[in-house]
Amino acid sequence: MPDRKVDVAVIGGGTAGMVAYRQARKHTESVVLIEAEQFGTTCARVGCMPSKLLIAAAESAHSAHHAQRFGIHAGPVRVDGQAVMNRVRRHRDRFVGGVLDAIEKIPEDDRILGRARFVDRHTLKVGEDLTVHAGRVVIATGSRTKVLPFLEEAGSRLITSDDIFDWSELPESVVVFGPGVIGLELGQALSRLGVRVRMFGVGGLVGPIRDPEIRQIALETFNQEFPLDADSKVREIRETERGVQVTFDDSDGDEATETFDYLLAATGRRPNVDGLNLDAAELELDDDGMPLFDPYTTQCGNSPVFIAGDANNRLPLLHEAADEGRIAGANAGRWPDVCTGLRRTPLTVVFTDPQIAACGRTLQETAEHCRGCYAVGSLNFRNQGRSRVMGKSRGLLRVYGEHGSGRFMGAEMFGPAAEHIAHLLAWSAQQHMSVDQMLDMPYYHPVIEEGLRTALQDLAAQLKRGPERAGDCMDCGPGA
Ligand SMILES: Cc1cc2nc3c(=O)[nH]c(=O)nc-3n(C[C@H](O)[C@H](O)[C@H](O)COP(=O)(O)OP(=O)(O)OC[C@H]3O[C@@H](n4cnc5c(N)ncnc54)[C@H](O)[C@@H]3O)c2cc1C
Ligand SMILES: NC(=O)c1ccc[n+]([C@@H]2O[C@H](COP(=O)([O-])OP(=O)(O)OC[C@H]3O[C@@H](n4cnc5c(N)ncnc54)[C@H](O)[C@@H]3O)[C@@H](O)[C@H]2O)c1
Repeated sequence: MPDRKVDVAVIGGGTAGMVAYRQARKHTESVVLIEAEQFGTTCARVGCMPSKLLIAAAESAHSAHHAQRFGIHAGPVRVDGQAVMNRVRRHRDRFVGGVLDAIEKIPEDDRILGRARFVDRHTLKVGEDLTVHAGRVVIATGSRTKVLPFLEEAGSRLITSDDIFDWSELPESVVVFGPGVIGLELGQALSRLGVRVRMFGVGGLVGPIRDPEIRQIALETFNQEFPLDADSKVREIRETERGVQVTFDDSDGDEATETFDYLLAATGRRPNVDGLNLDAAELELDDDGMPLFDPYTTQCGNSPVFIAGDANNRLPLLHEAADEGRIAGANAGRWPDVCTGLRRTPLTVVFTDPQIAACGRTLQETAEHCRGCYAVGSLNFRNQGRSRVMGKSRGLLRVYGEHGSGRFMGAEMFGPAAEHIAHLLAWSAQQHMSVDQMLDMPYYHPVIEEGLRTALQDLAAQLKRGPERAGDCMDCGPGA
């Protein structure tokens, strides 16, 4: 196969890579997109979309089970596992099909299938035969599940989130290691679909929650549905003929043993940079072997190499992957003119029920940024009108503001409609709004946003805004 010489090579045909390719093409026609396995993106194949399809089924089952409290009797609820998984796969395939249509629109000559690795900063080996010489390189290789060695004891019963969406039937039981975003979303969904679920974590962590009060209420709430030990002591994992046997300390501190069909490893993801032979690219690496890069330009040092999406391990979320792909592709395309791109207010949503959301600064970041001069407003959804109406009055919202400036800093929430409330809050944070300005906005009745208003009112009442400013300008002196 002859060598290829291009202006820009993008490694990884996922979300960040596709966006980077398109952006680079605005500046030069000489761009290739290299994909190791299959196009279609993690998001559509095994990520955001199939997980939300499974969750949608679980929500239906949960609503049916709990319809009685509204006086609705739908008869015995039966979950047809095959039908559930058929629907997940059918719609997943549609989403993947949509991505593949977009890939088909990329000229065939610009698409390369094969695993890339650096030979030097400007040279890539793709598979065994092809060499690509590139003026600039965008690394957009995504991430994969990090399977901790002790979980390997589960043998053939060990699964990752990648495996679940190809199931044709639901299992009887799953033990989940890692109550992070993936563990909580998939674990709760499986539990609501009738699968016996037990979840183990470490260090008391629950999802991305950093606010201890919210973490506590989330932990209590999840434990009403399935056992979740966020600070677990697991003594042994063993594959047996019947499944995977786990020995652990139960809530009373007694040793207990339970057997499950599968062990879901959800203990985090690792960026796919280990197989890239980064040393050859002469990039400056941190202690974990990750390239140092500027998040505003995605450039690695002063090199012609850019890194975007999960591969850089900074904010492994879909919208961040797209933003970083946009910045990386544009910079690689118009090299050497490297520009900073738009970075948005941090926003995270976990699609559990109640949902978890966070935006802006965390409690700890607020305390640090404001040097302790901050206040916290809160709202417990227990008595929130619309939430009660809908039978969803569980959870807590905590909003953070800065004394003096009165500025809104950030928020965390575990509660109803968190995906929507978090957007309002993130938009306010990005606009640098004060808590008073946020309270000047309209609030309809009866809506869950009224709960947000109550939390903001609570915050406003506590914020010390400093001495009142003079109403006129006499203190400026005449003629100023
Ligand atoms: C179960 C699950 C649920 C999720 N849900 C959400 C959600 O609800 N919301 C959200 O915002 N995010 C969610 N995410 C995260 C989101 O999916 C990722 O942040 C996003 O897909 C990352 O995109 P990417 O382009 O960086 O990587 P990918 O889409 O993974 O693309 C990377 C590509 O690079 C290829 N590649 C790797 N190495 C090489 C190589 N050496 N040479 C060539 N190609 C290579 C891979 O094969 C892959 O196709 C979820 C993730 C998972 C796993
Ligand atoms: N809704 C969403 O936006 C969404 C959904 C899924 C995934 N994602 C993205 O994917 C990323 C990866 O998700 P994830 O859930 O794999 O990682 P994570 O970092 O969110 O969670 C990993 C969890 O495993 C726990 N853990 C670590 N070691 C453990 C051990 N020995 N035993 C038990 N638990 C252990 C951690 O304490 C943590 O709770 C997320 O950070 C997120 O960016 C986003």
